[in-house]
This record gives sequence, C-alpha cells and structure tokens, in this order.
Amino acid sequence: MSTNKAKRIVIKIGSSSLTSMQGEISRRKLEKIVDEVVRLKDDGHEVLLVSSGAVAAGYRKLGCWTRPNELPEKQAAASIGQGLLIESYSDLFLSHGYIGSQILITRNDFSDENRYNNARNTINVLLERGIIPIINENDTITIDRLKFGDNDTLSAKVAGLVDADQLIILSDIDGLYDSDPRKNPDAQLLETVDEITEDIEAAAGDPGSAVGTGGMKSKIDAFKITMASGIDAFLGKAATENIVYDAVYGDATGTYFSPKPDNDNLNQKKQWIAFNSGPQGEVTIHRQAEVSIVEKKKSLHLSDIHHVDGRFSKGAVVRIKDLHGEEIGLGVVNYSSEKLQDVVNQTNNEQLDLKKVAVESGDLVCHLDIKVPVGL
Ligand SMILES: Nc1ncnc2c1ncn2[C@@H]1O[C@H](COP(=O)(O)OP(=O)(O)O)[C@@H](O)[C@H]1O
Ligand SMILES: N[C@@H](CCC(=O)OP(=O)(O)O)C(=O)O
Repeated sequence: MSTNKAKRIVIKIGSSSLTSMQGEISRRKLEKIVDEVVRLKDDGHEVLLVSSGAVAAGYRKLGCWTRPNELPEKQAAASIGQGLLIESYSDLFLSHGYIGSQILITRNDFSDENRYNNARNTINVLLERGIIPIINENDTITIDRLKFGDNDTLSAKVAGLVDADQLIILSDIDGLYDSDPRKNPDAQLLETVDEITEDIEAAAGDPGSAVGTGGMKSKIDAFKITMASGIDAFLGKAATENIVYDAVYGDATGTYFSPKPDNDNLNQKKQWIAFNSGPQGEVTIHRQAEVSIVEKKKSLHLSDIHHVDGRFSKGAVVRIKDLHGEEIGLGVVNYSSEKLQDVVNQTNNEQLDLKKVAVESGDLVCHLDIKVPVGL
C-alpha cells in the first residue's frame, strides 16, 4: 500500500468497542478513536466514521438499568443517545481543530437511486471541505423491515457510495479467525483473505458481546461488498494502539481483505443494483435463455420469459430466476410487470406476434446486470 497518496477511508466502530463493562459509552474509548482519526486527517486523508453507540449512550437516561431488548425501548434510547454521541464526537474533534457532522441513514435512502446519489453528493461536499461525516443508522424511526440492522454492512455500502480506498472495521477482536475463537481456543488468525469461501462463512459466528448486533457474520457480508466493489478492507481490534493508522499504512495486526482484480469490480451503478436496490419482482426464464444469457452473455428478450412474479414498473430491478427457482442474477427491466405478464399470457394463447412487439417497442426485457453469486 502506498504511503504518500491521500486516501478516502471509512472507519466503522462497533458498540462493543465504544462501551464500558456496563454497556455505557466510554469517554476514554471515544477519545482513542478520535485521536486515531485526527492523525489520519493531519496526514491529509479524508475520513468518514460509521459509529454505533446511540442505544448505549441513551439507555440509562431513558431509565433502563440494562441495555433494552425491545425495539421501542431501543429506539427511544437511540433518540437520547444519538445526540449525546454526536455531541461528544463534535467536542473532541473541535478540540483538535476539526469539525464533525452527523448523517443518519435508513435503508430506504439507499434503495432509491436518486436519494442514493444525493447522499453521495452531500458527503462529497463535506469531505472536500475537510469535515468528518459521522454516520449511523437512523435507529429511532426505522422500522425493523427497513433496517440495515447492523452497521457492518452499512459501512461497506457507505464505502461503495463514496468510492472509498479502504474500509476499516474495528471490533473487540483482532481479526477474523478460522473458527469462532469463543468455541475453539486453537482458532488461528487469518492475516489475509482474498476470497470468501464456504469455510470462512462457516467460521463466522454471532456477536461475542451483549452489545454487538451483527457478530462476525455481518462483517463477512460487509467484506463481500468491499471485495466485489474494488475496495481494500481491514478488520482489527479497536483497543490496539495505533490500529487505524497502522491499518492504513499496511502494518497492523488483523485481517486484510483484498478486492477482486480490477476488471471484475462492479462499477457504481452495478454496486447500487447488487447491494442497495432491493429487487421489486422476479422474472423466470426458459432453460435456453439461461444458457444464452449466462454462457453467451446475451440479453433477455420477451420470448425468453416463462413467467413473472410481483408488481414492478419499467426501470425496476428484478431477480432473474431459472425454472427451479434458483436466482441467476439481477437486471433493470424495460417493461412493467403488467406488460410482461400480458406478453406471457398472449404467448401461451399463441395470439401474440412477438415480431410485432419487437418492432413497436423493442423486445429487450433487460440485460443481466449482476450475475449471482455476487455477494449477499
Ligand atoms: N471466526 C470468528 N473470528 C473472530 N471473531 C468471531 C468469529 N466468529 C464469531 N466471532 C465473534 O464476533 C465478535 C465481534 O462481533 P460483535 O460482537 O458484533 O462486535 P462489534 O460490536 O464490534 O460489531 C467477536 O468478539 C467474536 O466473539
Ligand atoms: N445503530 C445502533 C448499533 C447497531 C450496530 O450495528 O451495532 P454493532 O454491532 O455494535 O456495530 C446504535 O447506534 O446503537
């Protein structure tokens, strides 16, 4: 890794790395992460922080003795805690001459392409002006169905959004082990990973602490996103001295996740389709079409459609499936579900002149934009 180029770096810090034994925010731990960010800023890098900790910072003031488990209490605690968390970050950054800003995101903000692009523009302005965006999920108002749920995948999606050079995930463990270290005392640290294999998926267990939400599973999901998007990533222990600085300069103890080679990387449009769009329907295709779109890399045409599920409009992202229900990939459709269904119905009744449809509106249904498996 080159040492003299200014980089755009996303740092994710989990609840377990910001809290005391009692589960409350630890000022000392907050100061440590701020000091690390300041060092990178002083070196000329752009830094975004994805910080958990809203619930931890707020539950005591809500009147709960322990971290709540029920969603309304957690959301209420986050409503108190998010403000306190940002206040602490802002004060600490200001004492070093830097300004922090708050960005709260819900999954909806990313599944709408306009809002997604808008978020990128806003963050770019902040970064160009030397501000440190501090991002969290908008816990207080997000309902379960629309949650990212964990900040690990959120941080990887943010890294893709801003075309970051590196994602650093800080946790309470010094990297990825070849099996869950709580269950296997002989587990070995993996220093580099360039492919998420089935063994790695199997090694990733649930959270180790009462305050963490995603565990190693959601971190692996996050690294699948960075690896497919051409972004370097690192997992290390938040408490280790200079961990962030050393991770940026390639000297840290932890796990480095290398991206796929350049020509396999997804561009930003494809990243959005793959990881953020939230497909709205399904198009099942004939066997011959499967061979032609996967092996011959051809596009999908009206005569390839076997049936359609769900309601979607022209321009929506849909899942493309084979006749066994296996997902082949994702694509942006040129037709609404109603129109496609009409075509399928008429074809079945042998009434439709496909050539006529092709002449009238072009019979290209979609390209195979994303081939599965791409990540999540
Ligand atoms: N293969 C593995 N390698 C490392 N840690 C693992 C593995 N499987 C499960 N874990 C657990 O995942 C925990 C980190 O996830 P989590 O508690 O959600 O932390 P955070 O709050 O930092 O997101 C570790 O403390 C560890 O106990
Ligand atoms: N958004 C929540 C935390 C969600 C989360 O992913 O936590 P963690 O698994 O500790 O990174 C909060 O601020 O309390």
